[in-house]
Amino acid sequence: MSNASYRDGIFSTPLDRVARFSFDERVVACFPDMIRRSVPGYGQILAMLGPLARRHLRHGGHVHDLGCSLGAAGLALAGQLPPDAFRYTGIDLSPAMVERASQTLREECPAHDMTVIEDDIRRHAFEASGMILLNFTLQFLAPEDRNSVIARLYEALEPGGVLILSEKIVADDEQDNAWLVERYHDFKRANGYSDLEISQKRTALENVLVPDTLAAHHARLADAGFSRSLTWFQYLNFAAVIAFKEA
Ligand SMILES: Nc1ncnc2c1ncn2[C@@H]1O[C@H](C[S@+](CC[C@H]([NH3+])C(=O)[O-])CC(=O)[O-])[C@@H](O)[C@H]1O
Ligand SMILES: O=C(O)C(=O)Cc1ccccc1
Repeated sequence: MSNASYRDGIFSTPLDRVARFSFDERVVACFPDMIRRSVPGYGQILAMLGPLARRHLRHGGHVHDLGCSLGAAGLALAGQLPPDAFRYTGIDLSPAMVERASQTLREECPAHDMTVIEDDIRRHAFEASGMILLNFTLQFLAPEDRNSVIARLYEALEPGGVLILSEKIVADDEQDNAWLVERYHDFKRANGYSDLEISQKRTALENVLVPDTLAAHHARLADAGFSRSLTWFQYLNFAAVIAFKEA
């Protein structure tokens, strides 16, 4: 497959029937543009992964990136840390994503130890890990699958390990939530999306991307055994959390 990247125009023309959003070839072809224009703070979150690994990952530790898409988190880490600092395994369910992520990481960071595997994180047998990334992936799992995945990640983490969880969130208060969603749509408009694109994408994501509250995330992490979790980043209705497994 070619490594070319295109501008996201998937929802730009009126569709008779808006299909459920899926990570197919068309999305893969414009994914870097889509995620940067659609996720407030995406670049800032990736830019912090190196510093977080420097602080919390032992030298040569194993990083798992679940729902790695095109491997952007792996690329960010490889750009910030030397090859002997870490080993990276990305896992994604979409064959189109995995094919392209493998090619990109092979070409862009040949000196680093980077692997990409096609698998379902609801079933994957995780190896021991020092740092697990769930960057905008848990939100795509059915709500009933989320507790068991987080519990298994806790088990896979070594003592002293960390989970970095980034998600679209919903506010507890209905009025606050409506305000955040309106400002999020302003953010998308400012990034060149039309009202039609915003509304058709919203339809496509219904029942596909189901956000939790920050309180629900922290409660789930505590239930799974994490001794501490805190929100270290929020931009509108998008947030990033770090959860610590006791050393
Ligand atoms: N059960 C599953 N198992 C494995 N992968 C899955 C599953 N369900 C969905 N995915 C994968 O999770 C990814 C979510 S995108 C992550 C961005 C990336 N982390 C980034 O830092 O650029 C987020 C977004 O597009 O908003 C897609 O590649 C899916 O194929
Ligand atoms: O675009 C949206 O409306 C989102 O909520 C974020 C997003 C980004 C990329 C794929 C799916 C959802």
